[in-house]
Amino acid sequence: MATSDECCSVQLIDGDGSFNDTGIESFIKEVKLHECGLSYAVVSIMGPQSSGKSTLLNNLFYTNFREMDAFKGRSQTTKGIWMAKCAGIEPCTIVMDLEGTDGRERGEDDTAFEKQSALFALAVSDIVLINMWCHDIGREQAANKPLLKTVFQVMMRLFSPRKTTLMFVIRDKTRTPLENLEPVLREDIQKIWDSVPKPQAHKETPLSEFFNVEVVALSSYEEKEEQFKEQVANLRQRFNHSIAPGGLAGDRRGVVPASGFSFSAQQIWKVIKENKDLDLPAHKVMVATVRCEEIANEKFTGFTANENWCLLEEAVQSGPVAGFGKKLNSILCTSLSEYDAEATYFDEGVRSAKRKQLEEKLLQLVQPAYLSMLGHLRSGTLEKFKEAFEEALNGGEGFSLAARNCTQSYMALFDERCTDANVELANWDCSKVRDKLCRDIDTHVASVRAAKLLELTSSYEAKLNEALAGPVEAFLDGANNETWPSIKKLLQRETVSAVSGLSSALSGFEMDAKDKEKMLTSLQDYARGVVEAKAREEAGRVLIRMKDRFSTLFSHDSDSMPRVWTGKEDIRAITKTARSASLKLLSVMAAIRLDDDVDNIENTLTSALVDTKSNAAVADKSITTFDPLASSSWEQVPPAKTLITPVQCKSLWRQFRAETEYSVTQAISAQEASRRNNNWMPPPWAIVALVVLGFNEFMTLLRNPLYLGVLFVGYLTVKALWVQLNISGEFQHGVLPGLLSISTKFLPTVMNLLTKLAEQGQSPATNNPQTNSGATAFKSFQNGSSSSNTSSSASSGVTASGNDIDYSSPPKED
Ligand SMILES: Nc1nc2c(ncn2[C@@H]2O[C@H](COP(=O)(O)OP(=O)(O)OP(=O)(O)O)[C@@H](O)[C@H]2O)c(=O)[nH]1
Repeated sequence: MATSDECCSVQLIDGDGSFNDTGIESFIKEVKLHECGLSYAVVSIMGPQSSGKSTLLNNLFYTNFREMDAFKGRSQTTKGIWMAKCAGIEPCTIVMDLEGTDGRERGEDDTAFEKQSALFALAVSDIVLINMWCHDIGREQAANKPLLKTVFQVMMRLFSPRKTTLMFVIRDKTRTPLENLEPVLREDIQKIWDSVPKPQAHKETPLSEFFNVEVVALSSYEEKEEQFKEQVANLRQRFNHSIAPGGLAGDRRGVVPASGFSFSAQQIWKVIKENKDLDLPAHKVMVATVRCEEIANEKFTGFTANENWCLLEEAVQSGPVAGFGKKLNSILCTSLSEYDAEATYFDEGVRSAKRKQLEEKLLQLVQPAYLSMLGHLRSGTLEKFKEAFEEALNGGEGFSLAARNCTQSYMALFDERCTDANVELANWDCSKVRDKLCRDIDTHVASVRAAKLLELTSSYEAKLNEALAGPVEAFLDGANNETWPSIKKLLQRETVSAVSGLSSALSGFEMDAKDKEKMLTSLQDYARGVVEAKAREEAGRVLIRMKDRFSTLFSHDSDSMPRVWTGKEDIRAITKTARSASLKLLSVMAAIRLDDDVDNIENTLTSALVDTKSNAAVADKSITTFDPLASSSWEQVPPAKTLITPVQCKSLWRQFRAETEYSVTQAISAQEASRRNNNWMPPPWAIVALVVLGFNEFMTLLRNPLYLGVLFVGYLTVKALWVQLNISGEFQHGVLPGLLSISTKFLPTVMNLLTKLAEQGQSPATNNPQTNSGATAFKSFQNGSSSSNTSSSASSGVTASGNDIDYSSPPKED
């Protein structure tokens, strides 16, 4: 059995009307009222001072309100409003002990504590006990009359008041049975109700509309304690399960959830103190709003500190989290469920609105984590797509097919992972991130495609370059009538091969026919461009080529052996042939002939540069003729195909001739020298004349051993000179070193010989005229050789200094 020891009480409102908000908070916590939801009841007691209210409550609910000490006389003990929890009554029942009324009518002062506390009790209580002495029933001046009047008056100030149970507790009942007392009491109550001024809306409203009136009578606690306690125990039974349907509590329309009781009571008292009308429905909404908001804030704060959420948030910063959506959804749902559980008894409209706000706040809080998750999924999927795409391409899969397959499978993977990351509660739209991924994949595919196409075309271009550049150079080097047809054939063959190769390589790209055609045409153009560029490059070296060709033909015989000018060669013919070949090269190099167009470049060049008659005519200034090379373009050849213009040809030819002229001159000189060498013996008549006329000198020489020695030395000298000439092959260049060599080798010997001879002959020979004639002969040989050389070089018949050489007249022989 419950006892008053289990009870705790608190002064809710003190005698000055101050609300003890901290006291009530700790009281509610202590009695765990906030956990009760709507399952609680509030009972108040009001009545005259010292009418045994506290005594009744303590006996009825096992509370421990302070009671007056009977031996100290009757004086006020309860100040303000006290609150305690009834012990042993289900559901949780809170009882309020109000300060007793003083038994006097205090006029219409609405600010009086008596009225305020009565209104407060009516606003928050389900059952209001009105304590009254039995002897006051039916009395005109009864002490409870002003109290009832007050109750009914303040009740009118409640908008939509709840239907409260008014239980009249008759104390110190007499022998008069309750059955007789009750009608009298009800009549009194009705009279008071009727006398209370009512607003228009409630003029005709019966008392029963607002109150359930109950009447109980108790024996005197002081005189018949046993009976009193027995009756109280019976009464106590009625307070058990008072809120059940048909129970003692009223309709409980205005009941606020237990967690909002403290705030609600505080606000009601505040309104009452401000002497304002109390709109209970509005108050209920207000309490619901405040409490729901408080609960929502608590849940939000709790969520931010939730360990699971903190771990999840941290994990998603560094990478994707498997089962992200489910995990987050579960944490969110837990918070919302807690909110629902706590806010469930508050006004539904308010509760839902606040729940929505809480949900929005929570989703707003977690959305960045979700976006991070999507970001990871997007970047991860893109990276994996890149790898898979590269692998597929390396595996030989067609480009477009690989791109399509990889895109499909990785977009499906992304969708799957997005579903995993989806927070059911939020059901956020991830289409923007999906679109971004699509765009990223498309961009990557496009860039790889461009790179692959470039790689392909570059490889075919490189192949073409390799296949064309070298052969074209070789063809142009050996320029002849077949050069351009051969180049054309080569170009066609290589182009067809490259185009077909590229075409089949492009099949995997599933290209638009137009684009493919464009690429193939571009490759064809490239091939042609290679040939043209090579031709232009070679045209830039045409002079060297011409000189090479000239040199090859001029300096080599038909067996490609270096030519030795013996004097029997026809230098004119050889020169002409070599120059014709060079001119041929010039004509071949003058224009690109990859099309079937015919031109007359060769004829023009031949007639303008080689043809003897034409040249003679041009040389003859008196005859005015049209120069076919005085033009910057060829007839029938478009400028784009021109490699060397007519004017350039003319200039090149002039330069070519000037630069090859020296070779011809050298050849002629060599030929002259060769001829001279072959005809060194004087004519027979000269020999006969020499013998006849020089017989005496000859004999003198033979008779004198000194002369003979001088002659011998002279012979040796001449012989050495001759040998030297033959070795050098060039008279002008070889004579000086020959002489030096001779003088170095033979002069000491000669001098030694002469010294010995002089010694032997004791110097008669130094004054001998024959000796002088021998020296003269030596000198004359030297001069003769010299003059012979001079005349040989002067008599070549070729003017080396001139650029224009007339090859129509043969070089003059000496
Ligand atoms: N005659 C009579 N006296 C009673 C009864 N119950 C209590 N008393 C006495 O009345 C006196 C006042 O009792 P309380 O319970 O303090 O009365 P109260 O109404 O709470 O007093 P306040 O809080 O000061 O208004 C005490 O001396 C009680 O012994 C009763 O049933 N009959």
